Amino acid sequence: MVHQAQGLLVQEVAADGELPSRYVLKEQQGRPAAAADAQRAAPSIPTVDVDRLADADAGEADKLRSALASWGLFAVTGHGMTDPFLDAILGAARGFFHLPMEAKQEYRNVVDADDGGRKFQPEGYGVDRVDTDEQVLDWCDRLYLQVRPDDARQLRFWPTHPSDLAELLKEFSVEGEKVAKLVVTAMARCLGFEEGFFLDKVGERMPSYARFTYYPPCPRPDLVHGLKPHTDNSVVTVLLLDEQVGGLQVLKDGSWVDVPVLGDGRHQLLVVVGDEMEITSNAAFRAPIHRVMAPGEEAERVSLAVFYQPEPDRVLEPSPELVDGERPAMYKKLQAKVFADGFWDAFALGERTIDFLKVKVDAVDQATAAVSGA
Ligand SMILES: O=C(O)CCC(=O)C(=O)O
Ligand SMILES: [Fe+2]
Repeated sequence: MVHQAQGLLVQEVAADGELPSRYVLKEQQGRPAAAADAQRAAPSIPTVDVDRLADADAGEADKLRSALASWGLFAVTGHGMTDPFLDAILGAARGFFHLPMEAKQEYRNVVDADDGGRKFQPEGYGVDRVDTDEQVLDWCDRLYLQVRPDDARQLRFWPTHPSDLAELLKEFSVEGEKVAKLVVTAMARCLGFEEGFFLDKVGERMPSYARFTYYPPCPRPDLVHGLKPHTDNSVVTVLLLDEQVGGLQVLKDGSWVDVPVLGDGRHQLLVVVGDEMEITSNAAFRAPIHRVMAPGEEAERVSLAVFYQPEPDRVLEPSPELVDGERPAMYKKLQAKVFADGFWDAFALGERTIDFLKVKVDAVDQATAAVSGA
């Protein structure tokens, strides 16, 4: 059974110019406007040159260490993807979302179920999962696709229009994977480990999922979440932002901080630390909570996130090398697939997967482990 609101695309709601109550946050639910003042004097986000990281440049490694410690995300340069290429992929994404609704129907994420009804499934085009009447819905539609490994692609969800979208996405995910691996390698070095330390644990094959998100014009961006506060379901995420319309905010030291657009048509590419890295590193690196504000009435916004995940059969746990009496394991062991699947349940509730699946070791357990040397 699928919730009746599952079938409603935000793009269609936006076309009516109304703001139905399903999208409106209650005052105590952290409306975006309430945080607006806190960001004014905020410092700009750090930048790391991944090309220099690849050369094991010590100064760049220091920048990475500091970016990870204070932000958990950073802008990347030296990734080799050109502005025209990044422009083309976001352009193709806009082209897809602007297709007539009939043309997008065949990629819908609500499909026929075995019981004769309809069911939601993560891949495809539509809105995020709706479980209950109480759930406040985000002001965005998305297209979600598994990109790697190649043989796991469900091509029936891959749009054939715009005709270059699929090829551009494949190329982006390959280039993004290089960035992700360089960063994960450098993160191992930051902690004094061999380069393959994290990659060996999560698996070289790193399945990846792409999420194109479309935020339609919104009559009251102060009352809704474009995308609700969350941490990512990934080891690391490579995130390409709309080059004209801002909206991404990261929670830093208790305040929401804007990630600004660069201007002049330049494209901002970010790396975001995800939950699976937080667990594997025993919180040496933390996944930042971030959200997106909906655009105003005159604007729309697109983004492309590619989530690089651990191989599903891997055990997800704090690396034993990062656990000792002084720093006991902060998370319980579980299968990577269980964690990745739990993300969808948690996200619908607006919770972190780590909290929803009760992966955190509580203080009492930690004290016992420290005493027993476990
Ligand atoms: O649209 C954005 O800028 C961010 C999207 C995001 O956080 C995500 O897809 O996980
Ligand atoms: Fe995210």
